[in-house]
Amino acid sequence: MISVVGFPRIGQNRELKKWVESYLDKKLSKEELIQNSKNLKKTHWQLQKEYSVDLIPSNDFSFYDTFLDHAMLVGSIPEEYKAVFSDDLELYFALAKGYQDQNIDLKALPMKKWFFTNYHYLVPEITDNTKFELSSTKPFDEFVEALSAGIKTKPVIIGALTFLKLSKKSNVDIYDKSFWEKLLEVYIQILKRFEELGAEFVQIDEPILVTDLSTKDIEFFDSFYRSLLLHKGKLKVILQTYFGDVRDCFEKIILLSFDAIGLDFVDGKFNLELIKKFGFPQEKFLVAGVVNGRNVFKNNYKNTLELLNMLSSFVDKKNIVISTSCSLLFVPYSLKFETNLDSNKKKFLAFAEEKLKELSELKLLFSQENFTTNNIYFQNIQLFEEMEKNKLSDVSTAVNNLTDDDFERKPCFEERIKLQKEVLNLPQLPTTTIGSFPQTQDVRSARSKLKKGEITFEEYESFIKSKIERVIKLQEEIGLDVFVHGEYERNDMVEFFGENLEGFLITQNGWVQSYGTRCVKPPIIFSDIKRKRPITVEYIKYAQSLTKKPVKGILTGPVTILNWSFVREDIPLKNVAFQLALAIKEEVLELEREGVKIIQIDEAALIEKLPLRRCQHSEYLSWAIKAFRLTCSKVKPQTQIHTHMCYSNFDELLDEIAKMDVDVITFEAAKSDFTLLDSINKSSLKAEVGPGVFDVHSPRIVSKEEMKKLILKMIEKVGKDRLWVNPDCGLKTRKEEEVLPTLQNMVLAVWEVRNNL
Ligand code: MET
Ligand SMILES: [Zn+2]
Repeated sequence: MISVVGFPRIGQNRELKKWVESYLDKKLSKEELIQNSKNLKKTHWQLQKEYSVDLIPSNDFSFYDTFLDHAMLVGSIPEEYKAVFSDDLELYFALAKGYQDQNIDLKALPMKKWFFTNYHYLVPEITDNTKFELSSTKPFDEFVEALSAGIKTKPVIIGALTFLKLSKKSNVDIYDKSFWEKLLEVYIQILKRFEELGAEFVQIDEPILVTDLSTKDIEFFDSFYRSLLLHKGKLKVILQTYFGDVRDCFEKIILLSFDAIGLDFVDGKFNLELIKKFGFPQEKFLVAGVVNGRNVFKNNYKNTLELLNMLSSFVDKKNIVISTSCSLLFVPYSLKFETNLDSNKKKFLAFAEEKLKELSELKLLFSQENFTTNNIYFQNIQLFEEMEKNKLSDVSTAVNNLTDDDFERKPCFEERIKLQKEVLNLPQLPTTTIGSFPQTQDVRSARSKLKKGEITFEEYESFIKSKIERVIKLQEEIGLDVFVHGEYERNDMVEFFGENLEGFLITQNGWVQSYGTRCVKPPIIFSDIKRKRPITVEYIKYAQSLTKKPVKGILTGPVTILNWSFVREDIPLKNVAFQLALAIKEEVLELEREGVKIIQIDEAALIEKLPLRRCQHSEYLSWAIKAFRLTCSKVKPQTQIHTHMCYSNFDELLDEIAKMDVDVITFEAAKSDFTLLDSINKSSLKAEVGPGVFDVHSPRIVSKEEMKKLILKMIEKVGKDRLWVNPDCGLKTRKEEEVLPTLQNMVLAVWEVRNNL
């Protein structure tokens, strides 16, 4: 059999994004949105059927986020939201994006990164008031939809442990049986309903099992599922894990009466060892995740068939299900739109649709005794031989010649910050933004005209300059202290650098969902990386020429470029990171030579890719932090180095972040109850800090009073001398009418606070 853990839902041309956005702008009715989405889902199911996928997922679709869908399903939604909306979809989007009218002001749920991916999920809150009850019909409706299209799907739901652990909890002990019994009831009802509807398989996703588990977690898992599985009736229940290995609980989970266990053999190489050591129950299916759901390179059939054959000495061959390693949500839809990619490079790639083909080819080969004589197999072998021949120069000479001194910034922070204060002469609580300003329609249309050749590069440049002039003026009017140039030249903070550095492939339509309706188009790192020319210098210089206030030079850091690109699997990440770092370093030094006094090197994704298991942290951090340090170790002490980080759990990592040795760090914090500020106090971090005072992902206009309160609280926690005031991330996804008033309120709030210092 073949299984797909999940399929991209945004549509091959990001149709869903456009529909949801028009619905939110009141340009598309609820009925139209629902009907369009039904058609889209059907297309995706049918496509999978064409490639003879046996276990086709449903309920992997979502208007915004499947974690929020699940919170709605089990009824874990705050009462104050429920009270306001009679319409479920309005309630749903209020939770996703916040809601404001004359009388009501509701915040959006906070967002966090989904494990080590760049997908963000919405974080529900579970309190002692949460009453779990079956509260939506979405998964059942989707199952019936597919059924009426002639496809019996495998519904996917998020498992209880993953749901509870990734939600925010207040005043509850999730391990207390009297607390979770209610949730168990809901899961029982869900299974019953699927059985009634005639489902054969149900997939329960428990990716949390690949993280470090406590005894309590394992005990909870064991008793919860022991009880739940008593009610599975005729259903076959798949326990699906992904993103790593299940070393902490393998022995336990194989004893439970799941009918199938899904293991990731791409990110969880150790799963094979677990099977070798403990065996695998004869009566169960093994859903073998062998086709990488997180990268765009072709599958190596030789390696995969070796693995499958190895597995077949522990598991009956007919019980081995060939599967994606995780949902295909993390790769673009199809290569068929990539008409501009060099065919010599394109042949090494596989997006979601091509991965469906790989699954069916692997199934065929696995069923044949003499697969090595099959032409499909032979061609794949040849391809990988060719890939091997044009391998990157494993460690390029420059990387090879690095010494300890290349990673060391001198003098120490205390001496640097003194010099910087003299040069910059900023007021207390300096105000700034993170870099990007709203990417208005005119910016997007100019970029698309440039792409189509309808305007010249000179015309495009002069348009960008006019946007810079305007944003400088806006910042003057608002009264900010440290300016930005607005990042109008960047389609995306990573893709832009990919386009301007040598070594990357840029796709036309390689969109991947990042959160809600937001998609990114990660570039593909294919060969050695070099800086061909200055990348940002002209824009920053121009912005600085228009004002006396300091303008920050803003660059994307090497680890973030690496983590938000697709990277070849045959060279160590560390080497690619150092190559990127050397390229960014050249840009940093050129900005400095041009008189830029503050340089911000964004590392939004440095923490995101932290390995899920603690025992692997130090290896990753050691090279990731070194790569960052390499970019700015040789700047003058007077040049102030900032970094920006967002949407991860930093609390326990501050001592590591301190090793980046920056002068100022801005990050997301307002939504996480300031635990981060307490952690900062306890950590060895010396840098000045700018915890975001408003959530840029919500269109909500934040009042001066609300921010003033926050700022006072922040001063209480970290003191007035090391505090910056700024939003929690870039403003590019917002509309000007949303952010300009909020920025104005932010500055006014700071002025009032300053007056009373
Ligand atoms: C996701 S972090 C974004 C940082 C970038 N400088 C911006 O303002 O958009
Ligand atoms: Zn950010």
